[in-house]
Amino acid sequence: MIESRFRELLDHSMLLLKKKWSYGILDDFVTKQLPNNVTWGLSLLYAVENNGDRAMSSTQGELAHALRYLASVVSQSFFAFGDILELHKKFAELSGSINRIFELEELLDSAQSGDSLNGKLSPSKNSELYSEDSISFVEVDIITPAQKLLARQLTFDIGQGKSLLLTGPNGSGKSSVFRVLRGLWPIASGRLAKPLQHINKETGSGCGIFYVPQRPYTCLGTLRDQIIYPLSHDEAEVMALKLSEKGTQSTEITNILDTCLKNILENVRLNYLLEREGGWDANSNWEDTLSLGEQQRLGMARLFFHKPKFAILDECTNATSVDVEEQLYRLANDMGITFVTSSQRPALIPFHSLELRLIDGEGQWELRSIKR
Ligand SMILES: Nc1ncnc2c1ncn2[C@@H]1O[C@H](COP(=O)(O)OP(=O)(O)OP(=O)(O)O)[C@@H](O)[C@H]1O
Repeated sequence: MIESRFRELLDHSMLLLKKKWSYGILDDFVTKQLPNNVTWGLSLLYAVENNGDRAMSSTQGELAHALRYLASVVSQSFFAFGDILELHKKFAELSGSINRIFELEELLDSAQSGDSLNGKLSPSKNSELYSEDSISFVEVDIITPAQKLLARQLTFDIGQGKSLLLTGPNGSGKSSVFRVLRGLWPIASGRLAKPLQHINKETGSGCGIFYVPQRPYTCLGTLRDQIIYPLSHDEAEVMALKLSEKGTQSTEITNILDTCLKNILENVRLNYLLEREGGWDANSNWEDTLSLGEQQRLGMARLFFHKPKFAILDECTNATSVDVEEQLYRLANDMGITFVTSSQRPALIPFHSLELRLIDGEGQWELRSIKR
């Protein structure tokens, strides 16, 4: 069975090679050899028809110029013809890419509608539950796609106001716990309950969980877009209007949004960006313009704008100085955001109520409470 399939594959590859070979010869002939021959042919025809009259009346330079002109016109025409021959290749490549985009769209649609794709991509429905005010893991095994067990029967419960610090050596599985929490990795066993992630665009109320990853990201767009992402400008304006205190006199909604964003930018100590970049509508390649620390502070600004109940902070401030980091955490605390932090910095311990330590990346873990 395997041998016959292998032979089929081999025959197909041979056929493909032969076709490529003959196509290469044809292509070479059309674009390289044929133009020369046609040029000479045309020159000869012209010379024969005019009995060499022009050769009598023109200088050698003029004749060479005319020949060069003819050669370039003919070869350009053949190149154009060669391009037409190439078109089918480009169409084939394009259709392959379009197919992939459609497949991706289908996968995204089914992931959004909660369908299980062969039971692999999304966790089973009874292993992931909704909980409004807490995140809880009940006997969840954290397993990599390569089937390595990182944490066995992980069990903890984070209520509002009880932030958790996740520690452990490099590669012990801290980010992997977040991947499971985020739904990127399926839950092999146990149960996970968490609030919904989505932002209520109509009421403008903040989301349940907001993730700030280890590697900061920027989006295409203005300085304003960097903070309101993933909301559009209009959605952010509605959200800012709802968040602003009642009785606000300002008639300009955009002003409310920009004032709110300016406060946030001051809090993360990035207010100088407004002046330096030329205002909220400044457009730039932010990934190149901003330093890593600035991008991380921008990530925190995004978090403060969305003001979620829970923030998942995966070493997302490790490029900022300790005093800035402490200020960011103090601020998150004051805003009533409960955070689950992965960090190696002892300075962050006082901001948390619980510590979950992944001991060896082989399944062992321990949970302890932190005295504040
Ligand atoms: N997609 C993947 N497929 C297979 N193994 C993976 C995958 N992603 C991570 N791992 C492995 O899982 C283990 C835990 O990785 P993880 O990123 O969770 O570690 P970490 O504790 O966050 O490390 P660090 O402190 O360096 O950020 C590592 O050994 C890593 O190589």
